[in-house]
Amino acid sequence: MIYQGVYRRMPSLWCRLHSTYVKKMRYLSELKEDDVFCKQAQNSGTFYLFHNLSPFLQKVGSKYLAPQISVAEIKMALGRFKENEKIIEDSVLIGCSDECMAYFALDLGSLEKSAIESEFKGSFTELRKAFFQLDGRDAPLLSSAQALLRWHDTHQYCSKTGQPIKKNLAGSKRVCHTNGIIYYPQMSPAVITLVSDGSRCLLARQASFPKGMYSALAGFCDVGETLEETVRREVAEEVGLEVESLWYSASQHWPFLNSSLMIAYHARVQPQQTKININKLELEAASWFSLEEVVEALRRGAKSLKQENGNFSFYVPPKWAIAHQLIQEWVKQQQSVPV
Ligand SMILES: NC(=O)c1ccc[n+]([C@@H]2O[C@H](COP(=O)([O-])OP(=O)(O)OC[C@H]3O[C@@H](n4cnc5c(N)ncnc54)[C@H](O)[C@@H]3O)[C@@H](O)[C@H]2O)c1
Ligand SMILES: [Mg+2]
Repeated sequence: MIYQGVYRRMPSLWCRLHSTYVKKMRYLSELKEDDVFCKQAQNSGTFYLFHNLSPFLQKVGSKYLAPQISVAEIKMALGRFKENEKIIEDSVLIGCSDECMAYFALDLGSLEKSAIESEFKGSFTELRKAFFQLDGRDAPLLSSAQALLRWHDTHQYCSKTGQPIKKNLAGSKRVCHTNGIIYYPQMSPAVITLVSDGSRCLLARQASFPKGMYSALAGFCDVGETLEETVRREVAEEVGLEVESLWYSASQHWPFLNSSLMIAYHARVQPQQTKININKLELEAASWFSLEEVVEALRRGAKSLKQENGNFSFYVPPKWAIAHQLIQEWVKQQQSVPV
């Protein structure tokens, strides 16, 4: 790599020559490649704490914040708990500030949870519970941090030799020193599709969803499939409809239950072929919803109200979920269509 080491030799020249974004990306790339450099960054970086994969959060009003804790504070606490400072090397690199101060995530699952909570004045909260109340920057950061920590926790041995595999300091890979095999963190590609017939959109729910919540159709990619093939297959499998056309919207890392890369699409079916045939093994219910119903659901937020006819009104996933963004896009697009 041509830039290897330049940042360290001539930091001021480096900063003048590059935009903040380029500077940050190249800095992070060097940290992933060089354990010695990464060690220095650990000694001046800040840490997001986890306990058995639950992030350490502080509740401020109805919001959750993820505090950054300095390495000095962590060392002091480890000293008090009589824990070896070497545990810091188990952390994983998750980003850096505009000034290139590295952020790490560290799981302190080997220490007593309540002792750390009172030391740093907050609590370890299940990510699923806090995700939708997190600050804008914290949600994606904690989502990738948890995914990386989980991957390292569950990938300790080489699947070929059975020998322990060693994490590099940044946590961007693990290596089997017996045969040189390099393991990189994995995530599963999954598509999420908002199907429309031109005037209505199709939303569905799994039995495991919170009561009243409906979302777009989702499904994991099979080996060998293109994303477009996954969209067509999942729509056919789950609701028995054939997609006529589709177009890409956006993507999102999704930490639940395991690490997925959600790739979001809009899809159209022919207006005369809209009869839903649910796969009961995967879905509890699926229905077509009008623009008015969807707009009302977005306005209401995460509440399921009992209607006069005894049925519950539905709601859609919160704004951090890419399903929400697909639904918002569909509404905008419907509202811009001349009647
Ligand atoms: N971010 C969002 O807005 C949003 C909305 C809805 C769903 N999702 C996520 O989309 C993902 C896929 O949705 P789904 O559950 O309907 O998928 P799905 O329809 O493919 O059904 C899940 C089943 O697929 C099988 N499967 C195949 N490959 C798998 C893999 N790599 N990992 C786990 N299971 C695999 C398992 O049998 C599993 O029970 C889930 O992780 C879900 O949480 C995200
Ligand atoms: Mg599905």
